[in-house]
Amino acid sequence: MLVPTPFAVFFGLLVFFHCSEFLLAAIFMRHELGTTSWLISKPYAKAMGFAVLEFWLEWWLRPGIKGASGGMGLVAWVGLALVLTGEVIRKVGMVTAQGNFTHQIRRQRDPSHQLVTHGIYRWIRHPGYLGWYVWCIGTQVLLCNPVSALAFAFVAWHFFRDRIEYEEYYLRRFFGPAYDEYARRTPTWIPLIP
Ligand SMILES: C[S@@+](CC[C@H](N)C(=O)[O-])C[C@H]1O[C@@H](n2cnc3c(N)ncnc32)[C@H](O)[C@@H]1O
Repeated sequence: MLVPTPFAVFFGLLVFFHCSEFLLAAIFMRHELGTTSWLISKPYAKAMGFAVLEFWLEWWLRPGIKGASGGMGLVAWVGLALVLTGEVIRKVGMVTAQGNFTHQIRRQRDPSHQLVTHGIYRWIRHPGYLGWYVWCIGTQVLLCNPVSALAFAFVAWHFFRDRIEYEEYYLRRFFGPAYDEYARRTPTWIPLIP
């Protein structure tokens, strides 16, 4: 029987994530479709490159820390659960917001842009960011990468904190008190970002 290794599972999920982002951009964000729709920026590619390097270095030097004899150990299963949870939260957010969800943050009000407060947005203010945050930490737990798991949690947290602040500045300009009221009653669920 073919036993899936954490690295093969990670690689498959990584390919799925980026292909599905491009596909949803092709459906809902045609006006901004391009190479950036794959969501592979230089810093992101470097972070993933570092994670892959960590995985193989530890595999070579200390295979014991990678868990059960090459297969999926308990930690890897927890990581897989996090990746799938994050993927579902993000993609449900994208499908709920449809054309209101853009990969590039809008800085000009588009007449068709509506404030989305229904579905998953009723419970989570930024499902796309919460989902991606959980997803990226999950990928490192899946690989049993202690250094990258901590680094991803720290760096991605700062990235999303700054991005949310910037994005909400424009959302408040576009939607005024309606956005204030929405933000007041709807948490992000990202630690320390109310
Ligand atoms: C990358 S999407 C992320 C959306 C949201 N922050 C999330 O995490 O699900 C960024 C775009 O979504 C728009 N956006 C964010 N929240 C929104 C909402 N509740 N209703 C409508 N548009 C929203 C912003 O104006 C921005 O152009």
